[in-house]
Amino acid sequence: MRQFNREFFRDLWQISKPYWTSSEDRWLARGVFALIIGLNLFMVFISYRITQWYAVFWNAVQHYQASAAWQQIFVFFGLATAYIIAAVSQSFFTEMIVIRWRRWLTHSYLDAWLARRTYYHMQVLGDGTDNPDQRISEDLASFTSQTLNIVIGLFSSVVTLGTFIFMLWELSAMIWIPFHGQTFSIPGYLVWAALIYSVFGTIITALIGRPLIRLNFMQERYQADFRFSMMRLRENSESVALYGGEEREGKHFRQRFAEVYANFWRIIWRSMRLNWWTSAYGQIAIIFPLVVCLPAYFVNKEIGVGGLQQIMAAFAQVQGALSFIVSSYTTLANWHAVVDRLRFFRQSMGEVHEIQDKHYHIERRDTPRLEVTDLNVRLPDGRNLVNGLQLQVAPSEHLLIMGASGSGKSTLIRALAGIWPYGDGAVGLPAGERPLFLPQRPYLPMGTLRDVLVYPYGLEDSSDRVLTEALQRVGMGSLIGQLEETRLWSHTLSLGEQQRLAFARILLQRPRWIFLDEASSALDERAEGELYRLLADVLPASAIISVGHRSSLWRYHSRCLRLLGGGAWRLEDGASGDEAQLAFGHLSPA
Ligand SMILES: Nc1ncnc2c1ncn2[C@@H]1O[C@H](COP(=O)(O)OP(=O)(O)OP(=O)(O)O)[C@@H](O)[C@H]1O
Repeated sequence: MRQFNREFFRDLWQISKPYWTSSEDRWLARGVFALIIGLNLFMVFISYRITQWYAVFWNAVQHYQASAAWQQIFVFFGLATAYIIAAVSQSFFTEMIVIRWRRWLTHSYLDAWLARRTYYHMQVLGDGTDNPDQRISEDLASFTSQTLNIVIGLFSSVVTLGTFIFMLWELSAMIWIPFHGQTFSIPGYLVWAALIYSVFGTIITALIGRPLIRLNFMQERYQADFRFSMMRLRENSESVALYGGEEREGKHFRQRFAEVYANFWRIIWRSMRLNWWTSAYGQIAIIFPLVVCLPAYFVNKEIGVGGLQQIMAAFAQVQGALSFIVSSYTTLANWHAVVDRLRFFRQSMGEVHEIQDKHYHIERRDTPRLEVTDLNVRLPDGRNLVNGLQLQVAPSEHLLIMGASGSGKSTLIRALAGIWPYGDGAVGLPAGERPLFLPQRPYLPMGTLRDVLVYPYGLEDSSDRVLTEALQRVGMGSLIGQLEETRLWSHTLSLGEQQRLAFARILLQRPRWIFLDEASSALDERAEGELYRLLADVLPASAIISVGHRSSLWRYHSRCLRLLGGGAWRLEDGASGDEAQLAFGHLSPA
């Protein structure tokens, strides 16, 4: 695991820079940040005044000056009130920037993840990034709040240090160290003592706490993997239940959780060691300044209780500031882990884009019909699935793609859709038209049935009448009246019903180019036939390119592209003209 080195700060800057230098929020963010810094300076000033107050107050107490002591009590109220107002405001403004920065970063990461179908390619390419959802939902939240709090904390420490070192240096002049019956003074004695104490503490803490960086990183990953494995069960609950796979799933969950458990123990042990040290360090810090100046107190009677109190307060400020890293080591370790994960995520998205740039050689053209020229479709390992495909499909033509399982039919459809990166050649379609690609398992988004039907672009006319008619036509009349109902549709509807809904979408969106990848495979032949006839009936000018295994599909297509394996292919004329006529002959008029 890397340290807080140049590379880390470069990553940090790369993630932070856009918001602070080029976002629309930058001026507000900078203004509020300046305000936070101002409030911080004010708080350090008040702390300085309070430290001086100690001397005045305790000297008044020591010399039994009641009115002066009471007066100082009022002074303290004033100082404390000012400090509280500044501290609360500082915290409010910090939170304000944290949430605004997080909103901006979240939008920007979401855009990058969705752009150029990165989310899909990260999965297809077997990219190593674990749980992108967690990177966006949790890591960005931690990143913004930790970064601001650490930066502000660091600033505050430096200013406190600057202020109180000066005071402590002056106070050091009062310290006369008795030695063999004589006394002598060391310039800046108290400053050196605070410095040695803090540096020693910081080094020991760093040594003990360093492994926590990696352990925290791994913990996040194990937790996310554990959660994800259960999410998969939820999504595939029916299949698992039918297979009776509970035991296997249970074993898998336990394995995943065992990783969480084992790593957590490592964190506990390591944290315990760190806690031993930081607690001892914190306790000794209370007594250390006393030990350092008590001998002088008894020799130099001028110091007084007030002087001693002031020294202790100033020493505590200096030591606290110097020990910023000590007290926040765990935060720093977490922060490092968060920055690392975000860097990996950004890097992976970048790599996907690079692969896209390197491998996307399939040219997209604007042609009046579907024109495939010299298309080679490959696998990531270079194997050819389709070699030099030449194909033209006119609007209103119906083409069937067949071939043995694994011959590359779905991959060819992906290449035609422009989401498969490996290959070259050209694919032409009329520009400005939105072809519709339907997979075997249609995606039904979360939301109302209306949302499901108009997914993804919405419709010009999404009135109840239009949606109801489409439902009726695809044989889903039973859902009429549930348009505003929100359900997990993909869980409650059978695959065949889901496929019918997908056909309803086609009727509603009326695309001119329809690609169906085994989109009716869950329906019986009769229902499949009805839906194909419906499409031909309602959308006679649309081209249909289907992938399917059933020979019965032949009837609804005029040509067939057969993938023969190893890149070979053959174009066949469809069912005999008579048969096709027969199939379409009994369509009811539009
Ligand atoms: N992301 C991927 N990485 C590597 N190989 C892949 C990837 N996607 C698909 N393949 C391989 O490409 C080949 C063709 O897959 P494809 O899904 O296109 O076949 P298919 O003809 O549609 O099969 P089926 O009829 O079973 O649906 C298969 O051998 C498959 O394992």
